[in-house]
Amino acid sequence: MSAPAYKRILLKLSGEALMGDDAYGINRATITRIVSEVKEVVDLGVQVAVVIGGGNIFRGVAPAAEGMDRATADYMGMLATVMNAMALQDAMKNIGLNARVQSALSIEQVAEPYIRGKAIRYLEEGRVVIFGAGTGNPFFTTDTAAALRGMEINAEIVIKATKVDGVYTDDPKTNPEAMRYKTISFDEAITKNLKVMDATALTLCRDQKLPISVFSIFKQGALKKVIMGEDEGTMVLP
Ligand SMILES: Nc1ncnc2c1ncn2[C@@H]1O[C@H](COP(=O)(O)OP(=O)(O)O)[C@@H](O)[C@H]1O
Ligand SMILES: O=c1ccn([C@@H]2O[C@H](COP(=O)(O)OP(=O)(O)O)[C@@H](O)[C@H]2O)c(=O)[nH]1
Repeated sequence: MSAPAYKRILLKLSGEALMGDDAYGINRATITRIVSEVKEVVDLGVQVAVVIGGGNIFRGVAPAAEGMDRATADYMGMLATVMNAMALQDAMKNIGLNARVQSALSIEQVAEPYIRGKAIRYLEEGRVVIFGAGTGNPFFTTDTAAALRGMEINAEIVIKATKVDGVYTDDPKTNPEAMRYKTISFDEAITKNLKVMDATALTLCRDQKLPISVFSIFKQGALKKVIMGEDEGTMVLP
C-alpha cells in the first residue's frame, strides 16, 4: 500500500458543512461522517489539525446581527466556531479519536488557550488539535485562520473542505458553465478573484509557499484521496 503524501495537515472545515441538509446548526449524521473520514487519515499516521468555521450557527442568528457593529458580530461568529469545535471534539471522542480544542479567545472554563508549542506537541502525540475562535481578531475569516495556523504548526498543506469540489473559473453555484481547475497558481487565483478562499488567506499561503487543496466535504472518501496525493479537487500551488 502506498504511503500518505503528507505527514502533517491543516484541515479547514466549513461551518456550513456541519449543517448537512438542515437550515442551520449541527447535523448529527453529517458530523459523524466527517469525523470518521478524519479518523481514516489519522489511522494512516497523518497528524491532523483542524480549523472550524462558524457559518452554520452564525447564519441562524444573522437576522439579529443585521445592522450590528461589525466587530461585535465578528466576535459572535468566533464564539460560534468554538461551539462547533466542541461539537467536533465530542463527535471525535465518540469514535475513539483523541482531540483537543484550543481557542484563540480566552474562555478557559470551556477550552484551553491557543499555545503553539502545545498544539505541536499534541500533534506529535497523535492527537487531533481543533483550533476554535479563528484568529481571535474581528475582520478576519476562518480561512485566514487556517492559513495562519497551518504556517505556525509547519503543516505541509492546507486542505479546505467546502461545499464545492474545487476551484472553478467562476462560482459554480451561480454559473453552470464554470469549469474546475485541477491546479491553479496562487497568483492566478488572486488576480482572477476566484473567491473560493479569501485573498488574505491566499496571499499568506503564497508568501510561505504553503499549498492549498480544495475539495468537497460532501464527497465520501475525498479527504483520503487528497491525503494519498491522488487527483481530487483543486490544488493551489506557488
Ligand atoms: N471560482 C470559484 N470556484 C469555486 N467556488 C467558488 C468560486 N467563486 C465563488 N465560489 C463559492 O465559494 C464557496 C466556498 O467559499 P466559502 O463561502 O468561503 O466557503 P466555506 O464556508 O467553506 O469557507 C462555494 O460554495 C462557491 O459557491
Ligand atoms: O479570525 C476570525 C475568524 C472568524 N471570524 C468571524 O467568525 C465568522 C465565522 O467564520 P467563517 O465565516 O469563516 O466560517 P465558515 O464560512 O467557514 O463557516 C466569520 O464570519 C467572522 O464573523 C472573525 O471575526 N475572525
